Amino acid sequence: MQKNQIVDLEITDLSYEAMGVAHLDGMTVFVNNALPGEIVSAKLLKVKKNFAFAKIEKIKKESPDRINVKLRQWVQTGLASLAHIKYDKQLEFKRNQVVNLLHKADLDNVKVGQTMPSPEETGYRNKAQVPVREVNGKLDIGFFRKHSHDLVPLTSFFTTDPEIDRVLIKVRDILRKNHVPAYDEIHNKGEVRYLEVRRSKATGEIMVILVCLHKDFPQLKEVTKEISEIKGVTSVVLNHNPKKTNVILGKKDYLLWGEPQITDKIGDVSFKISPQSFFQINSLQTPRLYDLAIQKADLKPDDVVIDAYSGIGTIGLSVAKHVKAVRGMEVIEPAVEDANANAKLNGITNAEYVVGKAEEVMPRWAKEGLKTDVIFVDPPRKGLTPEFIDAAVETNPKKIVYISCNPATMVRDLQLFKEQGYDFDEIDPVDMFPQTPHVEAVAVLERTEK
Ligand SMILES: C[S@@+](CC[C@H](N)C(=O)[O-])C[C@H]1O[C@@H](n2cnc3c(N)ncnc32)[C@H](O)[C@@H]1O
Repeated sequence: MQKNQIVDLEITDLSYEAMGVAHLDGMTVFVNNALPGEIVSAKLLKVKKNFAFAKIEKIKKESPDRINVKLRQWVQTGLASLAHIKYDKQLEFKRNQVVNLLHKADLDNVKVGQTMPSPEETGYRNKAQVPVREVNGKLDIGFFRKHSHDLVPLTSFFTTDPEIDRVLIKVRDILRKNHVPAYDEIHNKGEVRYLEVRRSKATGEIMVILVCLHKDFPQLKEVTKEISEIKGVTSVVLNHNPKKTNVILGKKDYLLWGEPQITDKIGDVSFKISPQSFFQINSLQTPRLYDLAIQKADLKPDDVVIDAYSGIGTIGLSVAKHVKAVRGMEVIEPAVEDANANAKLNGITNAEYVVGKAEEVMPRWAKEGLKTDVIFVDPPRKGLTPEFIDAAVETNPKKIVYISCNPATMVRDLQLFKEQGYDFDEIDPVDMFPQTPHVEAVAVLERTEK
C-alpha cells in the first residue's frame, strides 16, 4: 500500500475518535467519516507500518445510519465529528466505548447501562470558545480543521446555544468594524486570539471574554462599549494571554464592563460562575447527570461528603441540604471562591471548599484523621492519581461515586479502588456532548471489606 493509492474498503468498526475502521492486507485503515457497514473507495493519506489513514473518495454502499449533515465543516473541523450518524446510533457508539474498555480490562461481568440521551441534541452548549484568525485578509471566527490550525470560517456552531452564535457574530463584526487585528500565531503578533461566550439558559445572562495578546490596545474602549450594547450581554472580560502557546486562556482576567460573573442554576441551586471556572456545558443534561449520581450515592442525613475536583461546587452544594457536612477541593482559586460564595448565596452553612490539588489535599485530610461516608469525584480527563486513591480509601467511605469524562482513565482508576477493597458492578454512560465522540459516565464503588 502506498500514499495516494485509491483502495476499496469495507468498514467494520468505528474507532474511539469516530473514524471508520477497515482491514486490508494485514493493515488497519482509519477512514475519516466512514461508517460501519459502508463500502468506500478511499485515498490513502498516510501509510505507516501497521496502519494507515485514508479519506473517502466515493461511498459505494451507504450505511442506513448515515445522516446528511447540513454543513460538512461541522464534521471536517471535529466540532461535531459524529454529526453524520443518527442520534440513537451515537448513543450506542458511546455505550460500546465503555463495553470495550471493560472487556479489555477483563471486567465483562460489569453491567453497562443504556446511554442516557441528552434532552437537546443540538444547540446544547452553554459556552463557545472559538479561534479568531485572519482569513483572506479579514478577521474571522470559526474552528480549526482537524489536526491543524487552519481556520475554517463558521457562523453557525451547531452544538452551541444559537443565542451564543448570534453574539459571536456580532462581536466578530464589531472587531472587524474597529480594525482590531486577529492573532497571528506564527509571529505571536496581532491581538484577539479567541472569543469565549458563556450564556446561562436559566437567567439569560451572557459573558463575553476576549482572549488577547495584550492587556490593552487602542480600540479596546470602543470595542467594549459596542459589545456591552449587544442584547443580553451582562459581562465583558479581557483574558490576557501573552504567551506563544496552544493553551487557550492566560492566567489573568480583567473585567472591562458589567458583572464579574454570570449566574446559572442547576435544579433549584443558583451558581455564580467566574470567567475561568469550569461549569458543565450541557445545562439541561447536567441536573439529570447529578440526579443519577446522587440517587446512586444513597445519602443519609448524617453523612460526611467529599466533593473532589469540585469546580464551583455544583455537586456538593446540590447535596448539602441532605447531609451533615460537605468538604471540597479544587485547583482553580477563583472557582473555589465561587464555590464558597455559592454556598452563601444559597443559604448553605455546612459546605466548605479549599484551594489545592486533590492529590495533595486528600492525603492531608486523611492524615488529620478525617472520616468520610461518601466521596464524589469528577476529575479532568487524566483521571485520579494513586496518591488520591490511597488517601480516599484511608478515610473509609462507604461509597465513592465516580463521574468521568474519560471512561479509559475511569476504568483504570476503578481497578485501583478494587485492589483496595471497593467494588462496582455497573457503569452508566450519560450523553453530555451529542454529535461528538465524548463519553461521560457514572460508576459507584462500594466498600466490601473493613
Ligand atoms: C470535570 S471538572 C468537574 C467540576 C465540577 N465537579 C462540576 O461538575 O462542575 C474537573 C475540575 O477539576 C479541576 N482540577 C483539575 N486538576 C485538579 C487537581 N489536580 N486537583 C483538584 N482539582 C483539579 C478543574 O479545574 C475542574 O474544575
